[in-house]
Amino acid sequence: MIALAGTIGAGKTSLTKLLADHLNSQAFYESVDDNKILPLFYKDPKKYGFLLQIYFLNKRLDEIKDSYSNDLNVLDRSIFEDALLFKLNADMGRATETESNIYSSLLGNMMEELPEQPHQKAPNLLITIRVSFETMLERIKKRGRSFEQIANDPSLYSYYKNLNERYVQWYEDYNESPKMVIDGDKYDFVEDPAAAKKVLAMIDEKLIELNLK
Ligand SMILES: Nc1ncnc2c1ncn2[C@@H]1O[C@H](COP(=O)(O)OP(=O)(O)OP(=O)(O)O)[C@@H](O)[C@H]1O
Repeated sequence: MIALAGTIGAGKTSLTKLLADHLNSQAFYESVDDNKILPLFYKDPKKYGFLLQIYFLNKRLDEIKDSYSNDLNVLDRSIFEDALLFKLNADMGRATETESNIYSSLLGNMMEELPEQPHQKAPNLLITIRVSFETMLERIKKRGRSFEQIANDPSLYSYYKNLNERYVQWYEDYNESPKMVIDGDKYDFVEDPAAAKKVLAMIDEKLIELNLK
């Protein structure tokens, strides 16, 4: 399968739909609106940080298993990014050392590849959408989910800034599968059909190089 990656508001959900339609494959989304824990987490991250991560791990593994059947199915977020978000939260004191250790061990256990399994769990390709901090803030504001708004909670500014910065190193270090970056500032694939065409062509080229298309 193909997994999308990128910071909050990068455009993962939109590109997932665009790409799955283009490839005639299935899109797998994690619904934010149905997530009962997320608003609780934003209100009290220390209390709900660990629970939220366990919730996400569980959901992502479900998605991975459901999307197995086709190498071109598209997931709107990779499981490996959750570890980045959890690490950021742990570094901010929102998880204990024991919670961090249990999380890492659980993730390793869940993602361990077994010789007799029908398909690898790691994606065939990871596509990261990179956007500047300014774009990230604009998109979060434009989308308007109340619990994500800096206007309601000014401490989110540094959380978002830190997260956006960490994505750069995260992508450099990522080695679970082939990978590519899309410049989300340069190519506004949501508003501009020409940019969308260009992005799909770049992805097609990569898929052909990997013998997936
Ligand atoms: N592992 C995680 N830990 C903490 N918060 C998370 C985690 N995964 C997602 N979130 C939160 O869930 C919400 C949705 O995040 P996500 O980036 O997946 O979707 P999105 O913002 O709709 O992105 P896009 O615009 O790229 O589709 C955000 O508020 C984000 O902070």
